[in-house]
Amino acid sequence: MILLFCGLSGAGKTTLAKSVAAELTSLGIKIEIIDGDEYRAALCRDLGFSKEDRNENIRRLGFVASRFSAQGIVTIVSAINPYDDVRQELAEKYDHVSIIHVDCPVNKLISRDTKGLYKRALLPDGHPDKLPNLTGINDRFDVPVKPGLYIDTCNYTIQQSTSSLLYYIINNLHPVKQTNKIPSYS
Ligand SMILES: Nc1ncnc2c1ncn2[C@@H]1O[C@H](COP(=O)(O)OS(=O)(=O)O)[C@@H](OP(=O)(O)O)[C@H]1O
Ligand SMILES: Nc1ncnc2c1ncn2[C@@H]1O[C@H](COP(=O)(O)OP(=O)(O)O)[C@@H](O)[C@H]1O
Repeated sequence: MILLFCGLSGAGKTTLAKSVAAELTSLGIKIEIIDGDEYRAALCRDLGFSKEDRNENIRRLGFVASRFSAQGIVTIVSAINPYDDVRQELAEKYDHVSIIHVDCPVNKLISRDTKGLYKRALLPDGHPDKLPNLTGINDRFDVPVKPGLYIDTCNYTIQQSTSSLLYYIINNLHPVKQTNKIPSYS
């Protein structure tokens, strides 16, 4: 199963991916997190934040996710994933894809601003430190119309958000397809 997170920077994607991973691991369920920030530092170093580059980023993460998922590993793609077209593309291309909207109003994110990105995006035009293309400020985010799960991280605690995600995963687990029979030597 592939959980395709989408949500603005600071909405809680990484926090929830890690907390649900800890819960699943304690239940003996295998989980892999494919984190946008980490993969941008490794597999996707050539990509920026244009629409084309973001979609290419998501396609690469989706491909890697499909390999883990095919082995029966619950796989979270934790990225902003702002565009509906590429989300739908992956949902059609791979089995058992769920879109999970991790949501928080932008005003709250501006006050959280854990990485200082919002402050930089809100600088006046022409300022040398201004960050262009920050999703939710000066770049588009397509709100998913019918996500598999909606998580409101503004009005619910980390524990409550983790529980709703855990419940969703457990209720949607798929058994791994066995293509080869185990040989019998008796
Ligand atoms: N302009 C701009 N817009 C959005 N994000 C920016 C930008 N510049 C840098 N960052 C940092 O990159 C992280 C987002 O990478 P993603 O791979 O998740 O983005 S995307 O899905 O391809 O849109 C994002 O990580 P998160 O904060 O964890 O979401 C930021 O740390
Ligand atoms: N319900 C919640 N779920 C997730 N994070 C929350 C929640 N409430 C507050 N937070 C805080 O919001 C911040 C989210 O940061 P992070 O997980 O790095 O976001 P993202 O990966 O989406 O950029 C963290 O500081 C976290 O403690």
